[in-house]
Amino acid sequence: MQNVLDTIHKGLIVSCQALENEPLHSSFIMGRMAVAAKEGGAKCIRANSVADIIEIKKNVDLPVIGIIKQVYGQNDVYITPTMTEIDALMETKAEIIATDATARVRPDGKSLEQFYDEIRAKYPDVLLMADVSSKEEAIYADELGFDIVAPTLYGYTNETSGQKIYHDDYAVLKDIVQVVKTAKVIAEGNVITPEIARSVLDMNVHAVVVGGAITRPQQITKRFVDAIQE
Ligand SMILES: CC(=O)N[C@H](C=O)[C@@H](O)[C@H](O)[C@H](O)COP(=O)(O)O
Repeated sequence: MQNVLDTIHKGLIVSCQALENEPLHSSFIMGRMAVAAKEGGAKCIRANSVADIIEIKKNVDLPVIGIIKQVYGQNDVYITPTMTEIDALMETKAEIIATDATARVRPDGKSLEQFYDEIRAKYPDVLLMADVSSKEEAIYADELGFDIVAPTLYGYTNETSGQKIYHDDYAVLKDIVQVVKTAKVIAEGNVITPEIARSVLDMNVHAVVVGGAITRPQQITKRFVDAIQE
């Protein structure tokens, strides 16, 4: 268990994800993305869905942070929201499982503590990553016993909409690093340049996740187009 955390220490984790409405939506393509990430030196892959994780694991021997994005009705919690998704991810043998750990009400009405306890009771040894949106949520996830905390959802809740990790001289990340006592802090979300990745690693984080800036060519293209438009 400790080994995986050692393997990813100070390394680059590449998120290989494309939803149904995205141009690269395809498990085959995500598998090849993972190969490219490994060739480039990535230490771990973050991936969404059972099909993508299985395909990625066929292609690379890197550890995987598994999530299942599942929307239930009008509920805002969509990253591994219930035990149904946890059970499915356990079948894939993903080394780490990430879940929404914001203060928002989950689709099944459970509190984060109930959900956490249920996961630990059923799978005591799984490495759990808390995707949070604030310092307060990071403190709570750490106290509950999550192994990893990341500000993945900073900018994606009503309270933080539009915020990005590099705003205010990385205030949210620096705060989280300061208050989290036991869990490893990973930087995730809007790490869009190598310079930002370098900067966050220098802030005493355990590792850094980069997604769209490597694996979503539509985002990369738009950044170029925006830069050349008069
Ligand atoms: C908010 C949300 O749903 N984030 C998702 C979480 O897995 C992914 O869509 C992101 O790509 C990932 O967090 C990496 O971030 P970025 O692509 O910005 O480097």
